[in-house]
Amino acid sequence: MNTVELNHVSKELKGFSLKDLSIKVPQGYITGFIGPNGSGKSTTIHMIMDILKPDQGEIKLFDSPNTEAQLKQKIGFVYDELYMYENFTIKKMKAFIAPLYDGWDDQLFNKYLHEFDLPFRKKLKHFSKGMKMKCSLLFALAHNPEFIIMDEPTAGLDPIFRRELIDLLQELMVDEKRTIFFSTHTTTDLDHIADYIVFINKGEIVMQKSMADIQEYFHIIKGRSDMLDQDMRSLFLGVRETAQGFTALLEGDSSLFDEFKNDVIIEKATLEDIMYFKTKGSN
Ligand SMILES: Nc1ncnc2c1ncn2[C@@H]1O[C@H](COP(=O)(O)OP(=O)(O)OP(=O)(O)O)[C@@H](O)[C@H]1O
Repeated sequence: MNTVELNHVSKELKGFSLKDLSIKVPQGYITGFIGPNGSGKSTTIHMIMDILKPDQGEIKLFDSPNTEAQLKQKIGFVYDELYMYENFTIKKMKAFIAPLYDGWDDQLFNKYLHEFDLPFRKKLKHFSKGMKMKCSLLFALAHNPEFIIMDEPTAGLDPIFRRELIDLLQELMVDEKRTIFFSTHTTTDLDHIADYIVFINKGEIVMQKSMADIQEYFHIIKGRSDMLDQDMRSLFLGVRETAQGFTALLEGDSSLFDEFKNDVIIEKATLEDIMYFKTKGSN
């Protein structure tokens, strides 16, 4: 079962378009949504949340059209910016938001309020960027959502809280029905916790795979420039050459390079390597 499904979704904006996006976010797993600046991550998330309408295609949440208002009960949504009244305090916001959710859990709210070290009676306009992000998380999590969708949740967070957040997301997954989908620039956030990756560039899906497949099939090959003939070059998804030699991304079986094993270095590719070569270092 998929918690989210986008089928052939397109959207035309001024000077930018999302083209024929088909995305599946499987239930019970963490899916990371990656891509360079301006590739369309926020726009896609806004369409999933029905803040923006697609021009074409369909979007389903829990197997229903994403336009059904009742679905919001099951979703915790974290924006990259806090769309809340700057003059409100957390106390006032709680009075406003809690009654909207059947699953609101005061105990859970107080637990995260304490864990995130947030002031209950301070106006939001005096919050730092990281505090605003934590506040957004607090309200997203306090109604025990089945689906957590976040746009850049680690942006503006210090490395300590960032790590705590990643741990928290992992803890939330003990509920087997729960699904998490989040965008990030920081691919290291995903290395340990993501089960699936969706990679978007210039409004198009470039890759959609499980982390297990990515770890098994993507390699970085490093060698001397004189080895890099046309045949070898054609095997790579991207190549970067420097005075020291070449570094290239290979998708597929690295045993192809067994005959060169004394002359090349073969390493597992990181998500950052894949993103780099599939955008900048394209062959
Ligand atoms: N409402 C809008 N009207 C016109 N253009 C828009 C609108 N919203 C976004 N865009 C454009 O769509 C493109 C994709 O933006 P989007 O914010 O979705 O990318 P992103 O992948 O989330 O980027 P970042 O990682 O920098 O946050 C950008 O060129 C942006 O200027």
